[in-house]
Amino acid sequence: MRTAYSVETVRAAERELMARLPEGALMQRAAAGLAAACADVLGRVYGSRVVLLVGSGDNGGDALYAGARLARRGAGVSAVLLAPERAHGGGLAALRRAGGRVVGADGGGAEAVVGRADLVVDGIVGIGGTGGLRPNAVPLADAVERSRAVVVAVDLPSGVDADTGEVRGRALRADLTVTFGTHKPGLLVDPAREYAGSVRLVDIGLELPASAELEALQHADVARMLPVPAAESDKYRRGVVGIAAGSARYPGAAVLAVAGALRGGAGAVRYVGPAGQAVIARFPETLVSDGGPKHAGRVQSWVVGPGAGDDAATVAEVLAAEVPVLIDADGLRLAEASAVRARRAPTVMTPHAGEAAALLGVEREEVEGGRLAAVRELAGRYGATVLLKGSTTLIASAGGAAVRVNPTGTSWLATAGSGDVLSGLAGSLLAAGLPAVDAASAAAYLHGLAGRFAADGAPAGAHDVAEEIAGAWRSVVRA
Ligand SMILES: NC(=O)C1=CN([C@@H]2O[C@H](COP(=O)(O)OP(=O)(O)OC[C@H]3O[C@@H](n4cnc5c(N)ncnc54)[C@H](OP(=O)(O)O)[C@@H]3O)[C@@H](O)[C@H]2O)[C@@H](O)CC1
Ligand SMILES: Nc1ncnc2c1ncn2[C@@H]1O[C@H](COP(=O)(O)OP(=O)(O)O)[C@@H](O)[C@H]1O
Ligand SMILES: [K+]
Repeated sequence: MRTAYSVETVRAAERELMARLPEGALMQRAAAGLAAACADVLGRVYGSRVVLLVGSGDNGGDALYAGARLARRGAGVSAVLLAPERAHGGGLAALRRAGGRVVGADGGGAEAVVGRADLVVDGIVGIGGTGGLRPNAVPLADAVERSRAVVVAVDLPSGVDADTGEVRGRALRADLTVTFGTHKPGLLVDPAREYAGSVRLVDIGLELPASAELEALQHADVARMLPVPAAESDKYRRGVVGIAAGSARYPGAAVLAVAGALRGGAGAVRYVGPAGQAVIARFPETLVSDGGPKHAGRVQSWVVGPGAGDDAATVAEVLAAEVPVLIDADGLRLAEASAVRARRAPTVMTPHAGEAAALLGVEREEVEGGRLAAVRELAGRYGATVLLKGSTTLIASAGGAAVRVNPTGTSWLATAGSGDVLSGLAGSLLAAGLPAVDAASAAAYLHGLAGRFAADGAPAGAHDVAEEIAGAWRSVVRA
């Protein structure tokens, strides 16, 4: 499991560690890791041209000490000071001793130096930051974007919010972010994540509490969650998932949700709704009935909503069932909030940003700009596990535990019907007995991998994604 911690927690751990170490030791650890990453990026340090963008705090200090190390190895290092009178004194002295030079931020000289750089080190601001880049950094950011230099961000790309992943204003785009002690939530959540490039974590010895702000599952975590039929299993003991989806207008949503459910570990899939013929034609193993959820026979979980049109009665009937329920798509619009909150069995809701915005009564942009706040708010309001889909998929539970962030997604999944496959898959894992948050996050993990396998660099349809779930499952359990 990878984890990310808030700035407040990082600061507390830093204070605790600093009290036990000689002054400046932590910054030296950070700078050593940063310099090593820069050297890797450069390949050949000697003779390279490195520009440090240095702000007013310790983030700039890290950049200056790392710059000094690179200068000692023969790089030509220039530091652009954005707040000259507040730049880190020790770092500046070290850089000067190593033969580095200082360039003023104003007057165009700095932009020219950036234009000739092989490597730009962004030490403008780190976890002490608020808001986007300040006006005096904007011309430099423009120069960085025009240049061919590789950009390495110190701790965080400057201008992004460490705790939320929000980007309010301009931020610097990095190819690599070298972060210290722990990932920060903003490095894992869009839109900030996109600014970070790849992320390298440097261990500086911070001791962090057990509960993190964010968790990202890895193969081994998912492998432990996935159900395996025991010797004594039969199709009922493995769990039966009911799919109440599709309509005369959207029969395909039912087919795709069933396609996901058949690959999710339940022993049987029941389908109720008007798309029975389409479902059975594609998947003859489905148990199809047309009498509504109550008359479908026993299930261990329900999925309701994909392509459901305006069938509010079916949604209400499913919500009254005392088994785990996953609500997706039209079901999210049709579900009575009070009926969701009144449920005693687990509920999973799987909105995309537009659906989440409608539930929260805000604009879609607000959800996309502040995903963490949105997913937490929805989970709290509905007393449900909420999986917010999109460029970063997040899973929050009502109790306020760590939010899970899915690391496997790919933008190739942005194709009609792939959400239906996900809801079937997650519902099937619920029927197999996984706790709601595990069912949702393991489903997102497998779905993301399946999307990657299905696309493999070229467009794929939702049915291709469903077909790759088995391959994704195998790759996870065999890793
Ligand atoms: N924690 C750790 O374990 C370790 C931390 N280390 C390093 O220290 C870094 C944190 O250093 P820090 O606390 O000095 O803050 P930092 O980010 O440099 O900001 C400084 C000042 O910038 C300003 N400012 C605010 N917003 C801004 C903006 N948008 N654009 C421009 N300026 C802005 C604001 O001052 P203001 O101008 O508002 O008075 C703020 O106080 C951390 O990220 C890591 O690199 C490692 O060395 C070792 C281990
Ligand atoms: N830009 C993106 N990057 C990664 N995944 C994405 C992106 N856009 C959409 N997805 C994923 O694709 C799926 C689309 O689901 P959804 O929006 O419900 O579409 P549909 O209703 O057509 O099935 C979700 O799993 C979502 O997380
Ligand atoms: K930075």
